[in-house]
Amino acid sequence: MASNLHRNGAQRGSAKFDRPLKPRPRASSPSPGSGFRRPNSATRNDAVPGRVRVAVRLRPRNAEEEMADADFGDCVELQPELKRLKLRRNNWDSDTFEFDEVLTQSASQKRVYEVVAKPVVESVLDGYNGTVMAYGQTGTGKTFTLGQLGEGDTSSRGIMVRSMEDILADLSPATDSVTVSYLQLYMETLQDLLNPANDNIPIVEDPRTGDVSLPGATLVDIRDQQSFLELLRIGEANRVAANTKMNTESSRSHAMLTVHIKRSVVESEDIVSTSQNGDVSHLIKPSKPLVRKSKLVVVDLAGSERVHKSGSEGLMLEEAKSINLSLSSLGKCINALAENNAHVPFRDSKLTRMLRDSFGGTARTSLIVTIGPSPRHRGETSSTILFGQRAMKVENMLKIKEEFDYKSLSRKLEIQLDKLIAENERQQKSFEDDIEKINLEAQCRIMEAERKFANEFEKEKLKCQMEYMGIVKELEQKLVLNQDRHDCHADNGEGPAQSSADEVAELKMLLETESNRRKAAEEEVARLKWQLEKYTQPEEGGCFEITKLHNLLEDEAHQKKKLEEEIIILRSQLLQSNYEIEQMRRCLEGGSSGSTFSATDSSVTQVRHSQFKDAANGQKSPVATLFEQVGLQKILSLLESDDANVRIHAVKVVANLAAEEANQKRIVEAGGLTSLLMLLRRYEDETVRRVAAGAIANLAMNEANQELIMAEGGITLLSMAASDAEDPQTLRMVAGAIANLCGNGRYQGLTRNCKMWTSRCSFPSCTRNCQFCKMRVSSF
Ligand SMILES: Nc1ncnc2c1ncn2[C@@H]1O[C@H](COP(=O)(O)OP(=O)(O)OP(=O)(O)O)[C@@H](O)[C@H]1O
Repeated sequence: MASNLHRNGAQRGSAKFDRPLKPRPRASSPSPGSGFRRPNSATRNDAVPGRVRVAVRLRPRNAEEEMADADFGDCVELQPELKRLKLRRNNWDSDTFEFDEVLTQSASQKRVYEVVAKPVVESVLDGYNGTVMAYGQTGTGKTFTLGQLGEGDTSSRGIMVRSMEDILADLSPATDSVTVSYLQLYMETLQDLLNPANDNIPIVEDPRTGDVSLPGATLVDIRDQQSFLELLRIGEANRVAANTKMNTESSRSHAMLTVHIKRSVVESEDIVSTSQNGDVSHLIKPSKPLVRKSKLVVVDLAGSERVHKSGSEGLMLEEAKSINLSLSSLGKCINALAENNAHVPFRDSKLTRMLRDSFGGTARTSLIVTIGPSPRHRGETSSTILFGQRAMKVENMLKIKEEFDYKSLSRKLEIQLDKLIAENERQQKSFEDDIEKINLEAQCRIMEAERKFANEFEKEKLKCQMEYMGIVKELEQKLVLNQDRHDCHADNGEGPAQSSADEVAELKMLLETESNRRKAAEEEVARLKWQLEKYTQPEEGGCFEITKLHNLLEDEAHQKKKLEEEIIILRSQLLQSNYEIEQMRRCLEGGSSGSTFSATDSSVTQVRHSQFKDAANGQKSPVATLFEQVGLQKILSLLESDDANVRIHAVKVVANLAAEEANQKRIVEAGGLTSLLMLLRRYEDETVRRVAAGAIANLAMNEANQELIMAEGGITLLSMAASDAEDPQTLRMVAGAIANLCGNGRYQGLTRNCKMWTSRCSFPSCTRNCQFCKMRVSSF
């Protein structure tokens, strides 16, 4: 909490009511933040003395006095311009008293408010506590001065109503608040005038600050003057009053109206200068929200009375005693304070406990003492005047109470947070919109790419299919034609040499064309792949589409593989037919010098004469061409194809290649021998086993290969193939392989013991009496 102070101004005993040193902001332009000034921060923690200001007000003679005192003059003579009051002792002598303000019987309610209460109200609006209190004999006009509502006549409005008017005009409803409580102290009981059932309100004093609070009192928010007037009416109705000889409407209680004010204050921005290496820079410290809490207490004391004059008895007597007792306590405290006594008996009564802050505390206090003119009450008037005189000696220490406004700060931060959240949401929305836009664009591009790709792909596929179908058809026709020619030549005993050569040349051309087309197709696929990558690269969101395209590509590759396999089959068929034509041609020429083990060989011999022989004449054989165009590795890989048809053709091609000595080393190095043995071991198809055995037989002519065959269990596999064989041709091939192995003396013992000879061979010269062998194997 920060305290602030405001110099009250006037000197002790000054005849003038002091006013705030600084001008107040105009009520017409209240500004909670900026219009509310704060004193220099250098004096913030100090308090300044502020003497209790006292004004005296004389009531005009009432009807009773007009009659009773008709022959007498007033007991007081006022000199308002000198702020003096003369109290007559007798006709020739008087005592003179000075007050801060002297208000004659003709002083208007407005003037009374402006000189007595307005300075206090302004101080309260500046953040100080303030008290306006009326003290005087019963019936002298305390309630008239403070509590007149002025309903019939607005000029008669008392201090309470006028104070609230000024307060409401000065505050900002948006940031400031006004709450009111209204209590009465009746016979030492503190009762809520706004809720009379609440009649045991405790008085709590803060031992540290001396602040007095009345927890439990009803606090009503005041938004406008009407609601305040309504509240005063309720309080008035609940206040205890009685008809006494002195006053038909005598208040029998002390009434206390407390107006609590909370104002938001924005501390001015401090400019801090810093110096680094002679460079001076100015930093502006951000303002921090503060709240000032102040209260205006308006106390309408019950009137002092001489019971023998007021004629009180019974309850009224008790009330009068209680009133006088509490007023006497107040007087004692005022005396003690006026004389600067160390002890002030505040605790003697509830009234003095409640007014602790107003006398000797931190409040700015203004006391109006009311007197009557009647010489019959001179004693009471004198007593009132002396009370006022002593009160003028009481010095208060005025302080502003400021607190850090956590509520306001939290409100500010909440508003800031709301703004940030809104901004963040706006940005998020715009970001999402952008993403959606990009996604849409990407999807359009992907769809376009897909469409293009599908079109291209479809076209290309159709083209390839047409081409391949054409080629296949062409080859089939060629085959049929060749077959017919072959049959025809065989029947006529004519040499088909020339026509076969033409056919071969034509087929070679077809093959080349086919190869070129395949290359072109591969290039097209590669181009499409590249295009697809290009389309899909910029968009990560197109994963699904990419996967789809990948799958299409894979399908395409698979198709291509199948087509390639088909080409190889066709080639091998072509090769086969060429070879047969060649064989036929040689037979017809009668110049055949022997044969070797080939896929279609019908004789078994160790003498190898290759169809590749044509190479010696500078002309490549179809097999050699195939070998070059397709590649050995590719051919060998087809041995493991899932398609049985492909496997058969592949093994035939390998067997034909193996018939040429020059290829044998390459076949073995490329793993061909192992693949052939694997075919013996794995495949149940007898044709495959037969052709594989033929190929092995050719490879077994080489000594190095013989060792390899033996090492890989070839002899066992061959014997197993022989034992499972149904077709004598298979046995012949196996026998040929074994015969070639037997050429190597190291393995003769092994081959002789093989199962084939002991159980199956029926060759006439076979000493082993084989059952199925129908041929002569020279090594036997
Ligand atoms: N300045 C004034 N001008 C005209 N009439 C006044 C003035 N002061 C008081 N009166 C009238 O005097 C009568 C008594 O006034 P009021 O009730 O205010 O006295 P009081 O001091 O409050 O008395 P109590 O202490 O018994 O409550 C009322 O009728 C009131 O209208």
